[in-house]
Amino acid sequence: MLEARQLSFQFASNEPLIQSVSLTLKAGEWVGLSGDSGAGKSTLGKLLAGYLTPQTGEVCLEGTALPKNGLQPVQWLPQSPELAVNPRWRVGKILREAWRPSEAQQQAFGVQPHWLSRYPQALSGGELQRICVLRALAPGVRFLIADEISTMLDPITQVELWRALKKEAEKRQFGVLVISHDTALLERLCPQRYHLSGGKLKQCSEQLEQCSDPLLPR
Ligand SMILES: Nc1ncnc2c1ncn2[C@@H]1O[C@H](COP(=O)(O)OP(=O)(O)OP(=O)(O)O)[C@@H](O)[C@H]1O
Repeated sequence: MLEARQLSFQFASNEPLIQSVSLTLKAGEWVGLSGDSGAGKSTLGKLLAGYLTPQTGEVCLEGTALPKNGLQPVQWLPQSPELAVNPRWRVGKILREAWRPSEAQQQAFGVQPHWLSRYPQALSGGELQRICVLRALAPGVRFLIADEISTMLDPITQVELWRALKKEAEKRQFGVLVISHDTALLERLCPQRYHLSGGKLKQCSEQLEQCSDPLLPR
C-alpha cells in the first residue's frame, strides 16, 4: 500500500500548493487525478514518487519511507519523455536501463525492434513515451504515477498503451495513479477518482466499476 499522510508542499516563496493531502493507493488499484492546469497534480505525483520532499507529512510504502537509493518502487512517468532519457544513449540501452523486457512485452507496448538502434531524438514523442513506460515496469516496481502519459498519442495508440498497461498491472498487481485533464479517460480507467483544487483533494462522487478494456463503452 502506498500512503500519503497529511502532505503539505510549497515551492520556495510561493503560496502553499498542496495542503494536508492524504491519499492511499492499494496494490493493483487504479486511481484518477484531475485538476486545473497549475493546481499541483504533477507536484503531488512527484511527492508520491519521492522526487520532491514534503514540508510536512510523509509518504510510506508498506509503512516505511521510500528508499533513497536503488530502484524506486514508485515510478513517476512524466508527460515529456525527452526530458527523462539520456540523449547520448541509444533507445535499446535506454529501454534496458533497469531490466530486460521480453519481446512479447515490447510487442504489447508497440515497441518496434528497429527503434532500438536509434537515438531518442530519432523517435517521435509518442514512440519514445512507449519506451519510457515499458522501461519503468522493472520487477520490484509497485506503483506508477502516470502523469499525462498518453496526451501525445493518437487515439488508437492511446488505447493500445492503456490496454498493455492494464494487462501488465493486473498480472503484477501494481497500482497506478493516472493524472490527466481528460475526465472521460479517467472515468474509463479508474474506479476511484480525485480532483485537486486549492491544494486539497476532493473525491469524485461516482464510484465506477473497474473497466478491464478502456475501449469498451460503459
Ligand atoms: N520548480 C518549481 N519552482 C517553482 N514553482 C514551480 C516549480 N514547479 C512547478 N511550479 C509551479 O507550481 C504550480 C503547480 O505545478 P504542477 O506542474 O504541479 O501543476 P499541474 O496541476 O500538474 O499543471 P498542468 O496540468 O498544467 O501540468 C504551477 O503554478 C507551477 O508554475
